[in-house]
Amino acid sequence: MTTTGPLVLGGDFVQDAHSVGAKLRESAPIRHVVLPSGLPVWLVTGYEEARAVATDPRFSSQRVYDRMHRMALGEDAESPFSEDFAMNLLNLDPPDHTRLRKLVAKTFTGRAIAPLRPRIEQVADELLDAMTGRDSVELLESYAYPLPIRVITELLGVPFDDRDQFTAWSKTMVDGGASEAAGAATMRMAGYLHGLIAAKRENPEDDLLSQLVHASEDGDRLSPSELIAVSVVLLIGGFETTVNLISGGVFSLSRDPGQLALLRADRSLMPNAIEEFLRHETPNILSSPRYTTEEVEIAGVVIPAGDFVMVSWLAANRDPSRFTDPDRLDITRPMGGHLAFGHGLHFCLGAPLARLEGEIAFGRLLDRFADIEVLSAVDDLRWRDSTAMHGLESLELRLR
Ligand code: HEM
Repeated sequence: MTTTGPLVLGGDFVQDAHSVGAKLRESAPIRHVVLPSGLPVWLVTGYEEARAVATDPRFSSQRVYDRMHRMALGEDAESPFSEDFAMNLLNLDPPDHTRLRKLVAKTFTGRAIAPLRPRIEQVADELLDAMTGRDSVELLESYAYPLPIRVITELLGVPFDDRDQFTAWSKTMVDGGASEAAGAATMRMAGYLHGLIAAKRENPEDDLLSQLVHASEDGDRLSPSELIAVSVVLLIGGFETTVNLISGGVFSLSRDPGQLALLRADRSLMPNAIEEFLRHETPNILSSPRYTTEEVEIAGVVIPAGDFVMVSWLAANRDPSRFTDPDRLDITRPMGGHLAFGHGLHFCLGAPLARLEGEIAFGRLLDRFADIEVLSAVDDLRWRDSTAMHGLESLELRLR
């Protein structure tokens, strides 16, 4: 691999993410690449460089998705994307970001999330009941998807019966980049949320969407478009990644029986184990995009003004300059410092909820089954065809 000229990345960036990430990092912790979608970006794979980019205001998120769409579709093309998503937290810098984030942040503190524990345990148990006594179980469809979907829909107050619709739109939006199909999915999702929010305005219920609608009316703080933008990040952020935490963690444990036995023997290791699963099979390959507001020199690389920059959380989390023997799963590793929830201003708002769901999902799974065996051949496993997400498409298990 040379360090001159943009490197065109292929499908192995997704299917063999760790090897490709390590090769890129070894060649240069920041380098110019063309993503499999065709988007040219400066890709950050080194740990220190990732933290530096995530905290430096010269790397901006302000309206970054509009820029990306314009680049993909042409300056004069009419955008197929919903304008309602513009005030999405990952598309904003301060002061817009500060204002919107403050408004939703109080709902997602550890203290606000803790009372959800019994309900999440109940949902996990119901799903595990349905998985018990079967010859084989596909983990994604039986457990890893339905658990976080049920939690986030109940929390927000989205009718559970609508889940197939919005999960399909969400998948197209997350995997589809700047495509027409992704644009059309944003339109449908926005239309759906407009209807739902209008219903909550009429008949407020005991859920987060009703609270957000209320907040906007009392203090005149959230516009209808802002409400849509906030709801959509919570809805999508709330399940797409947690699915990957559950499936990635089961996959990591199943390949390391010693670590699985250790966790069974000492459940006090669970919070640490969750952090290690997040580091080891990081649920997001790439950050949301940023662009340089001026020419920036970083790690000996000069990035021109206006170029796109993305961080590979996945590669940074296996940087040997930060983590000893980074490819090894070690649930006793001193924790802290992984970048699976991002870093800086955009640090994941849902981290306390994701951690709670993870602890319950793994705790209940181990309580229920003494033996977890992967039936899928490792060479046949497919990762979701997305540069945003690092998640298995399916994982066939025998549980006893
Ligand atoms: C294991 C599960 C999760 C992972 C790995 C994860 C990961 C991330 C990452 C890496 C970012 C930063 C993106 C960037 O800087 O470009 C982020 C932001 C965000 N996440 Fe999560 N997330 C998870 C679960 C959740 C949940 C459950 C929710 C909500 C219910 C959520 C809501 C958000 C929101 C709203 C942001 C945007 C914050 C901002 O821009 O200020 N996430 N997440």
